[in-house]
Amino acid sequence: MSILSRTWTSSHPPTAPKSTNPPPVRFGILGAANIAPSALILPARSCPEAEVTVVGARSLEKAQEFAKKNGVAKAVQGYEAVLSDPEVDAVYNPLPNGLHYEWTMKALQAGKHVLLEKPATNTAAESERIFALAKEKNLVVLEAFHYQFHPSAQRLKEIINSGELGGVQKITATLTAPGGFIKPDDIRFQYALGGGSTMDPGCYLTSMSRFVTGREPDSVLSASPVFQNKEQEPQIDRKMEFTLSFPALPAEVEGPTADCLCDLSTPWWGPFGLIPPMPDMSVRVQCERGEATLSNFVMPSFFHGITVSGPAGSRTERVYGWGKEGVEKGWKGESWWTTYRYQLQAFVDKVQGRVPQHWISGEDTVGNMRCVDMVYEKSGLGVRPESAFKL
Ligand SMILES: NC(=O)C1=CN([C@@H]2O[C@H](COP(=O)(O)OP(=O)(O)OC[C@H]3O[C@@H](n4cnc5c(N)ncnc54)[C@H](OP(=O)(O)O)[C@@H]3O)[C@@H](O)[C@H]2O)C=CC1
Ligand SMILES: O=C1OC[C@@H](O)[C@H](O)[C@H]1O
Repeated sequence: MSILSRTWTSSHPPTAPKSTNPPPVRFGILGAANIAPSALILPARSCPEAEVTVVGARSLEKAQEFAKKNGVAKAVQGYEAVLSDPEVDAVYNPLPNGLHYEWTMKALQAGKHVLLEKPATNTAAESERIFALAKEKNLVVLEAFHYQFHPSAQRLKEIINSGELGGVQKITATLTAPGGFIKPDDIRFQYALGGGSTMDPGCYLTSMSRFVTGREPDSVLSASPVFQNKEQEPQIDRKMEFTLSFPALPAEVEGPTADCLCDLSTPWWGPFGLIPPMPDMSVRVQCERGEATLSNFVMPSFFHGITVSGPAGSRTERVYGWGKEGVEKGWKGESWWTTYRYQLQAFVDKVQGRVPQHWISGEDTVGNMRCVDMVYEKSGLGVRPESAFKL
């Protein structure tokens, strides 16, 4: 499929008839968030096992406008109304990071499964409490690290795990966005709402570094913030450069390191700042006998490449679906499926008792939040504020 038809089909997916036995998982959305159409509403359209039944927003008018625009049948005022809706089996929580904990805990108390936006919470301790409650209630919670569900990220990990390139020595992970797209009053720049560059693009880099190494970092060697507006928000990083250090395996002399760079607003350059910087969403894995780089790991369904150079020479792989082996295993997917569509399939499979193709466990989520906490502690900015919500 060409890039044009792939992009067109992912943004205009076919409408699948809904399953009857079992019936689809019915989703309620908390907030008329910008990300909700891409992350859930469009993916649900082509997913027989998912249906979006209701959206709730702080103002009823906003919820109604969002519902009309996105084809959601019901709009309600407030998030409690979503949680008490008997036509909701699972909640999608794309609230500001600082509200993830409170509303995920309330959703679990209300007996709903939760698809929870990244980063799961403000602190590792909050994530631990969420997964303890989910276990007690026998409910599913998934932190929406959508990139991991796409075949391209899994192929990168498979190449590393195959041993073709030898042990991992150094990771370079970057996620930057050109300045001007994220406005100064965005949730990402508000400490009280769990903002910060490390919380937003940065949490992908901690996640990706841990995903590729399969290890938890034992320390953060350095973490240098650039502030968005130091006077107004002295704990908000617009940009963070940090280096993680991972423990060595028994056969290794030294463990790998990960150099990470996240920036919510990369300055434009050239004469009078007229030239926008290209977004960088790449991960490079340098190993004993070669290296592999995955470009655009956040939106790979649009376009990506895995460039591998090692003892067998150099090659570029593009992975838009499962290979023969995956298809034989019954894994679902189409070349136009976005990361979010793959993620939704895994979520509904888990909720309906099937084995998902991939999963992110509670331990994994807690490990990632611990890593984000460690970066903030090393930077001197301090971890994000714990929620005042008590169960
Ligand atoms: N997986 C991915 O690719 C992406 C994930 N995200 C994550 O999704 C979440 C939302 O991001 P995004 O959609 O960009 O954010 P938005 O600002 O568009 O949405 C946040 C929603 O939170 C609600 N809200 C509740 N309280 C507040 C408050 N005090 N201030 C502001 N908003 C409030 C608003 O809902 P209401 O409608 O009720 O007013 C709003 O719609 C974040 O956790 C972010 O990290 C974001 C982008 C991409
Ligand atoms: O989840 C996200 O994906 C890409 C980022 O640039 C964005 O700010 C973030 O919220």
